[in-house]
Amino acid sequence: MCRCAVEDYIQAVKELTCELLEILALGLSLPDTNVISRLIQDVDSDSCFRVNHYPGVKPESNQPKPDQRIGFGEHSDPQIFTILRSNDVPGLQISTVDGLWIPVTTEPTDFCVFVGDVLEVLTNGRFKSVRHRVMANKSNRSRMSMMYFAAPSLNEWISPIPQLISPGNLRLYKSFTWNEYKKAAYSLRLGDQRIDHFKCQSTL
Ligand SMILES: O=C(O)CCC(=O)C(=O)O
Ligand SMILES: [Fe+2]
Repeated sequence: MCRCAVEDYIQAVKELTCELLEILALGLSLPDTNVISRLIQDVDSDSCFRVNHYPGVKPESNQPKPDQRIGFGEHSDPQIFTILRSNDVPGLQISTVDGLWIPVTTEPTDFCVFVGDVLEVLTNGRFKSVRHRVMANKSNRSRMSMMYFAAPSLNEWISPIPQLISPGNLRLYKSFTWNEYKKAAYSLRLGDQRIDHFKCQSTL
């Protein structure tokens, strides 16, 4: 992939993210539909792009059975939104609230969208960040995935959007900067419920 193609992809996926976030704000009846997308359009946005490679498993390999091998451990993405694309090699799974793992089958033309922890906080829990993991693939083909993680700027304050707080929907999360959340997230284990550390005392 040449640098230019990557830059074009990031720009296109950033625009897609902003459009989705504006539709989401509309769906929540927020008076300002750019209230979330603005965080990503910020010139200092901490959004990033990553490519993952999970090597195929050789049939004669004496490694644990692919079914039991974790390629990327269970976690939720700390950012606002993740836009993922991968080749057609399976492995990605998402967890239901009951802890059941559901395989996500992706085609190279599909976009998979994950709600991240910051979006859960901004929407005061109306949208839940999704726990996901990648199992080692069962074929001898490699899995390739690419993720765009949409994030605010490091010094942006994150707190539940006031219109989403009411006597019937009490405030669930404290205010923090994205930098504070990132530091906390990376000091905890990948699988920890990192968002729980930012819940208001009254909701614990
Ligand atoms: O590689 C994948 O399919 C998902 C990776 C992932 O969840 C992540 O990088 O946060
Ligand atoms: Fe992830």
